[in-house]
Amino acid sequence: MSSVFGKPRAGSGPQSAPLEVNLAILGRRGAGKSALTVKFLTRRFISEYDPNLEDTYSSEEIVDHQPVHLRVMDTADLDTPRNCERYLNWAHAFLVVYSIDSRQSFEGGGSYLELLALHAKETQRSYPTLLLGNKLDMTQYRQVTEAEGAALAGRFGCLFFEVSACLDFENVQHVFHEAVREARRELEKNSPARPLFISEERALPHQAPLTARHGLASCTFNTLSTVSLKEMPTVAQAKLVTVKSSRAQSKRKAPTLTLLKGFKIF
Ligand SMILES: Nc1nc2c(ncn2[C@@H]2O[C@H](COP(=O)(O)OP(=O)(O)OP(=O)(O)O)[C@@H](O)[C@H]2O)c(=O)[nH]1
Repeated sequence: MSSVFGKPRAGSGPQSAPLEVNLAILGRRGAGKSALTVKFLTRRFISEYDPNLEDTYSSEEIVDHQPVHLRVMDTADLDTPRNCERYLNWAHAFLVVYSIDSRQSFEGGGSYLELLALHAKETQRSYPTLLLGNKLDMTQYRQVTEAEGAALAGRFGCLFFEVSACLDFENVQHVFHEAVREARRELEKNSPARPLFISEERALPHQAPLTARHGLASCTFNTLSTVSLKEMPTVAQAKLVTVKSSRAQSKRKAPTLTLLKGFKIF
């Protein structure tokens, strides 16, 4: 059973909680979703895996000097997208992975991009998506050119990178952080720019100017009446939910490295 959290709020400002970003990794079986996820979380490459496992991992990251609480869902669909709501309704951004040595996996990546485009159309929102051509260390077996990858990404308006879970950690970290940046931009775009206030008309005796008391220098007020302000309650509070994934069995007992128990790490 996988435990994931409800879609959280975007944090901002130095004293607020870290920004929370949910990232789902999609792609056909064998593309390297788990290997990339584990490489990002542990800096190590896994060579053995259980293809039936799906889980969500948490990591505290610093991206551009900003703390981010990142949750990564390493999905495990069978051959085509299934029960997609579990990630479509949860993720702020998506990594679609294919393997450069498999045309089938590239076509699978295309199906996921189509699914995401449809979801964006239905919900009238945009979901930051990165297309990743994985297994760059296998260029001698390449079946998909870099230009084809870039063209597919261009068709769906997403960023494109070729990476390898076997090679440098920095390149893998870079694409995860790019996904966070994209998600952050989108969250900031959709979150209110300033706190919301309810105004109440009420007579108050002799008070200091509002701008001075509340630090709202940029707000203008009706000078004919006295206004008192109440901060609105937070619109959405993150809610803990438990999601059972389709063919997933959690290998997680504790939230740190034991969650990787199912993998052999070398
Ligand atoms: N050479 C090479 N092998 C890789 C790379 N990434 C993954 N692999 C191997 O490819 C196989 C599949 O990797 P996984 O990470 O399990 O792929 P997945 O997309 O999670 O597949 P499912 O769990 O079946 O959905 C494994 O044998 C990995 O060791 C890579 O960058 N280079």
